[in-house]
Amino acid sequence: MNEPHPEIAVIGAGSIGCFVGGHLGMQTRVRLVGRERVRAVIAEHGMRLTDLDGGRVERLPQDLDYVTDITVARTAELVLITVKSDDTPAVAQALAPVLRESAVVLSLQNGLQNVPVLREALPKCTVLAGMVPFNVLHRGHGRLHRASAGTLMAERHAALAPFAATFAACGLPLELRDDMREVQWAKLLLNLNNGVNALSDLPLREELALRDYRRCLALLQDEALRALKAAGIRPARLTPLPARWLPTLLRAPDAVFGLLAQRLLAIDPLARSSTWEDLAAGRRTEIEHINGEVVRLASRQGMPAPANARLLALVHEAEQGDRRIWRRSELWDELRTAAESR
Ligand SMILES: NC(=O)C1=CN([C@@H]2O[C@H](COP(=O)(O)OP(=O)(O)OC[C@H]3O[C@@H](n4cnc5c(N)ncnc54)[C@H](OP(=O)(O)O)[C@@H]3O)[C@@H](O)[C@H]2O)C=CC1
Ligand SMILES: CC(C)(CO)C(=O)C(=O)O
Repeated sequence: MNEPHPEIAVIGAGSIGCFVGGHLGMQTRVRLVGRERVRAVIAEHGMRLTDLDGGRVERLPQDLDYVTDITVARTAELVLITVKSDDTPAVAQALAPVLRESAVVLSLQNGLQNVPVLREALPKCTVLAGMVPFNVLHRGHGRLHRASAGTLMAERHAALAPFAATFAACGLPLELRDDMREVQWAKLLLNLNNGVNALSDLPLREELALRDYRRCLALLQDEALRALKAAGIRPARLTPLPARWLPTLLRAPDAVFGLLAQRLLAIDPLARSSTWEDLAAGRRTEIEHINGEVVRLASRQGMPAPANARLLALVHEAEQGDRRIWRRSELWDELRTAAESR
């Protein structure tokens, strides 16, 4: 067993990194590594971590260790990776000369390529996949709000055992899984809503309450589910209904969906997808790691995924400055036309 208070480093402390690291820091030493602009906010305001179940944790600036220098990770026993997926290669390269061989590296990112990229750059460390099911809303001034529910998941591995108690003690228990690839695909199926949400320019709850947007998501999921089936991948069950039934639920009329999908709709009224947040901040999104992953999987199976390809193109246009708002019927017509023209 490791000592009872393992040192943890969080690399890329933004919304997820500050929320998870801010909680873990109540139990053990946590070094948050990120950008100067975030460091300055935390140094001024500390952190207020809240959640939709009424939880509230206040962290004072002097109790937080936020730095911009990644080499502080050299003493960490557990390293959480919370950068956006496009930043993983750079972070992996920067960590390679820094980390101890015994370090456990846990990716808390969306997408499927982060763990392979980290494993290649850090062959001596134990690199494991994790999954964050909930949304974290960044409200400014160090305020981070868990805006939906769910339990953190991580790949079952003996090397994680010494850290499990720390996660549990701060109210973020890890559900250990033997099927992380299937979990990641199931999460990706849900993340297919990220681009729809970003283009709608609506909070998640309002967007998901509108059938035409849900039809868009159902179409994107249909293509992904077909490709997954052809590839022999069975997505894990993360929702009350199995993933393969979600498109049918999504296509239900608004009133029926509202009744049947209460758990899915248990989201803070202000929450939006991380893709929306990226576009709003003028950043590149992770869309290549979401819909792009579906397009590539389908293509490997010799299948088309035209609605995903179209959505991908629309989000790329938005990244390049074309921030038009896609009303529900417009987006539905656009994706349906793309799907029918193949
Ligand atoms: N936000 C959410 O609700 C959810 C997010 N996720 C996933 O979690 C991951 C993290 O997302 P999120 O927390 O929203 O992302 P954020 O953009 O809020 O945080 C990532 C931070 O890492 C910083 N960063 C990038 N490169 C480096 C580097 N080399 N060194 C130090 N810091 C760096 C970024 O700075 P800069 O912006 O300057 O690049 C940013 O501040 C993503 O994969 C996302 O899909 C999963 C579930 C929910
Ligand atoms: C939690 C969820 C699904 C919220 O949209 C997400 O993963 C994201 O925003 O990237």
